[in-house]
Amino acid sequence: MVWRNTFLDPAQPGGWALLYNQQQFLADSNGVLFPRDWVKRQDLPILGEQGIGHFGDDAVYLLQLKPSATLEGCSWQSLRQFMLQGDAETFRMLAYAAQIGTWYAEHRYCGSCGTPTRQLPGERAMRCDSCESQHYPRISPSMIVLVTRGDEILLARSPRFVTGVYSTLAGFVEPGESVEHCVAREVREEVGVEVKNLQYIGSQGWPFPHSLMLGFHAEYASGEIVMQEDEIEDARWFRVDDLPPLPASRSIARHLIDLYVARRLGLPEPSLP
Ligand SMILES: NC(=O)C1=CN([C@@H]2O[C@H](COP(=O)(O)OP(=O)(O)OC[C@H]3O[C@@H](n4cnc5c(N)ncnc54)[C@H](O)[C@@H]3O)[C@@H](O)[C@H]2O)C=CC1
Ligand SMILES: [Mg+2]
Ligand SMILES: [Zn+2]
Repeated sequence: MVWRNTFLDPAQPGGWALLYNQQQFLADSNGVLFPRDWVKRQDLPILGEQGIGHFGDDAVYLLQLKPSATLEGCSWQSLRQFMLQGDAETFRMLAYAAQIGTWYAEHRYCGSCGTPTRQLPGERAMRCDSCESQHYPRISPSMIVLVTRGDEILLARSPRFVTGVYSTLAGFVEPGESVEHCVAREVREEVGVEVKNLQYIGSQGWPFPHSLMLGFHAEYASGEIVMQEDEIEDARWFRVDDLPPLPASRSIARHLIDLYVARRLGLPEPSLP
């Protein structure tokens, strides 16, 4: 089943409903999609509703619930769980839904004047009629880079990672800088190393909560590893044939590593997740 996001008018009846709050979806043994007209007859605290796209031929709507919402036989399941275990199209749908949900939850009032906003018909935007301003879903560009030195790659651990896992370096692009500048700055800040010969590999939308990852390979140029306090717990060079536990296979972090390893070892190249 293929997921395609589109703008659907929530005034239309029918379709499926996703029940969402704060990076979680209500699910039962059949999954996350519930008959929408049935859902509306339940006594659920609905904050808002968006028509977000089609899963196969079926219309899908996102119902934003209060955190207190419960439905018999259902439990809240995290988006991260679906990233780790769900099928690819379901994860794509939930990733989009979660970002629309986050944006809606954060723009119910105007950030300039505090007036309640309203959903614009026909467009994915929240409008403040008092300021005449519109607020679209927010995306945060971030770079992610694998630093390489021949048969070695530089991987690091954040204190937030699962025990033992090492990954590539990542960070948010700051206002006014280019992505290339961001790569050099973040690598310098996090591990004290200079890089050269950046190669853009590809991108990935990352819904935790709204990053767009721009992925690179970069060659080591100079410097010794100096770890950034608080952000980096450990950083070191690993040989491509002797790697630690790595991030989830659906992440671009993993792709950057797998791709480089495949190139060094002469194996078939993986495709972008
Ligand atoms: N898909 C993938 O393979 C991976 C994705 N990521 C994502 O990359 C992003 C950046 O990675 P980090 O190393 O955590 O970033 P980072 O190195 O810039 O540091 C994180 C810090 O940035 C600040 N921050 C939070 N949200 C921000 C925003 N929207 N704009 C600017 N600063 C913000 C906070 O102080 C936070 O503690 C995150 O969204 C993370 O989930 C990170 C690694 C792998
Ligand atoms: Mg970082
Ligand atoms: Zn306003």
